[in-house]
Amino acid sequence: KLYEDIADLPGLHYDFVVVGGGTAGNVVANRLSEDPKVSVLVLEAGLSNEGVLSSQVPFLLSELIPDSTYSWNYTTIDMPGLNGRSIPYFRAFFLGGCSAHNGMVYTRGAADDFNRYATLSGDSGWSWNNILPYFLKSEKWSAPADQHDTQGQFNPQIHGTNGPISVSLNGFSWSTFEQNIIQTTKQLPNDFPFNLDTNSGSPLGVSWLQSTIGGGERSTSATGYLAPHFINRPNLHVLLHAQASKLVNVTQKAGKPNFGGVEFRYGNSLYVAEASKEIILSAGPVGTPQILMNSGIGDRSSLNALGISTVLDLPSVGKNASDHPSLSLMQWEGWHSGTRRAQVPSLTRGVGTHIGFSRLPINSPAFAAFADPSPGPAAPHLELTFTPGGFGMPGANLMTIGIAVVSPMSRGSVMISSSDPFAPPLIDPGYLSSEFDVLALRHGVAQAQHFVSAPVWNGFIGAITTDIAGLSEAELEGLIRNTTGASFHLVGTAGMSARGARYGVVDPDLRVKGALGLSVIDVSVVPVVPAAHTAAIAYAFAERGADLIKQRWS
Ligand SMILES: Cc1cc2nc3c(=O)[nH]c(=O)nc-3n(C[C@H](O)[C@H](O)[C@H](O)COP(=O)(O)OP(=O)(O)OC[C@H]3O[C@@H](n4cnc5c(N)ncnc54)[C@H](O)[C@@H]3O)c2cc1C
Repeated sequence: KLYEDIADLPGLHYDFVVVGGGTAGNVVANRLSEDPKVSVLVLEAGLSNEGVLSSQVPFLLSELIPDSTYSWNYTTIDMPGLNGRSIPYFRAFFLGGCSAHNGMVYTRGAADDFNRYATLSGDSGWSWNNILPYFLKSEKWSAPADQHDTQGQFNPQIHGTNGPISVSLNGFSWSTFEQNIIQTTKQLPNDFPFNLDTNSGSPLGVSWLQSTIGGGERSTSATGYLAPHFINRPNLHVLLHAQASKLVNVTQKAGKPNFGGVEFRYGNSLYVAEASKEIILSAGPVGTPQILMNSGIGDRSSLNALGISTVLDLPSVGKNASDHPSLSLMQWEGWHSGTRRAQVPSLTRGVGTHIGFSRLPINSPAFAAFADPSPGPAAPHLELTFTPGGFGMPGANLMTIGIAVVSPMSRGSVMISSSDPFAPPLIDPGYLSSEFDVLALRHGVAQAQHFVSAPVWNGFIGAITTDIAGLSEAELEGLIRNTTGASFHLVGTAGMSARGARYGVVDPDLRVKGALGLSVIDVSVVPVVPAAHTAAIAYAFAERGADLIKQRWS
């Protein structure tokens, strides 16, 4: 049951307490409460998702994301890699978490990403072959809203049909634009080959975009995993407006701290929710490390400096953050014929119709200075997204090729600045702190120009909106550093490593190293950012994480 008022909550003692009703947290709550003998409480700091039209209607995305009502309203620290700029860093503040306000792009990443996770964690359960069933378990492949013929636009064999999260191809047609993209894969097949399905584990090439949309509506962890028949389970309680501050009720068991309670703020009062079996932190890559550090779990010297006594010395908490730097610089004036524009419904949400992934060439200057950060030869360095409009600006008379480095070398962090558990954390995605990522973006700029050099674009697009042709190398680098923005795909701040490793925050079973009664299940455990937008991986990791919890308590 969903509770808005704590006075209605029947009690504060549960088997499991999940902190954060976001993308991953609701999966965990759903799967654990499948057993009617088990009681589960979800503490969500934010608001209800009920009736939030801008979240339900995909087209309203550009209104939703900047809406301060549904956001934690964070900004990053000043980042040297972005010439000292601080930028907004969106995190959702309502049930469903970022799945309820993200760009809905559905991508899983490269098989090599997951095989690297298996190697780093020493657990083959995280390999591509073993994690794929969890992607399928969370997914319900759905017909697009316009019911168009989707043959040749995806591979039905690699999609789930019974999961809570709807995934579909675009439900609107930008027919001429779409034909041009596909025609480019024919005119420049070596550089931009067509890939039937970007989610096969082999994402290289240009594919039709898939989104977490069903029947024209956004599908989220709240609409899917907390659908009425789940949220009405008597053993599942979800409390809104409940912001966790820290872990309490710490006892010693077998020489290890055992965590038994979560302190949270509701209104102006503090409460404690008790978990007899486990606490699961699912507060996302910003919230989770913050709660850990508030609780004295982190780097001893940093905690000491803030006057927080150390319960567990885990120096990796909040460190090793990785994210995709993103550039929306490459825009061209729209096509000349006004009649063509009038033919197509202006229903794109400004995210695009196709997605492409590519590698840097072997002779790239990036490899002269840096070892290849990608997880393997079939994994991309760059993502290109193709949008008939401005990125995030539906209806604009532009064409945009968005560029992101999906195998970044830069690393950042999420740290606390105060012993006040409610003070905003210091978010540093570390964008462009490594020159590798600048070199990769430069190559992306060249690739975008090459894409529109295919003959099919002749007469279709006009001038580029930012004339980069006359820029020196230094000027282009300056422009990149001045315009790069966030993808919001932060991971790694409570990273998974092998059992016994001297770094990392959680073991391969997602339990916090050296602790009892405490797990982390959200994207903060993903050790390195995958070559993908990260919601699908949040679902898949949470599905397996829930299975691991069930196994140890069965
Ligand atoms: C603007 C934006 C666009 C994006 N676009 C895409 C996209 O198109 N495709 C894609 O795949 N990915 C996208 N992502 C990334 C993706 O959505 C996230 O990586 C993923 O949803 C994170 O899941 P999570 O469960 O780790 O965290 P979240 O979904 O953020 O869940 C964390 C939850 O915990 C709650 N919480 C935090 N702190 C506390 C606390 N102290 N107490 C109680 N509750 C707390 C939060 O309110 C939130 O509900 C985007 C992200 C953003 C922000």
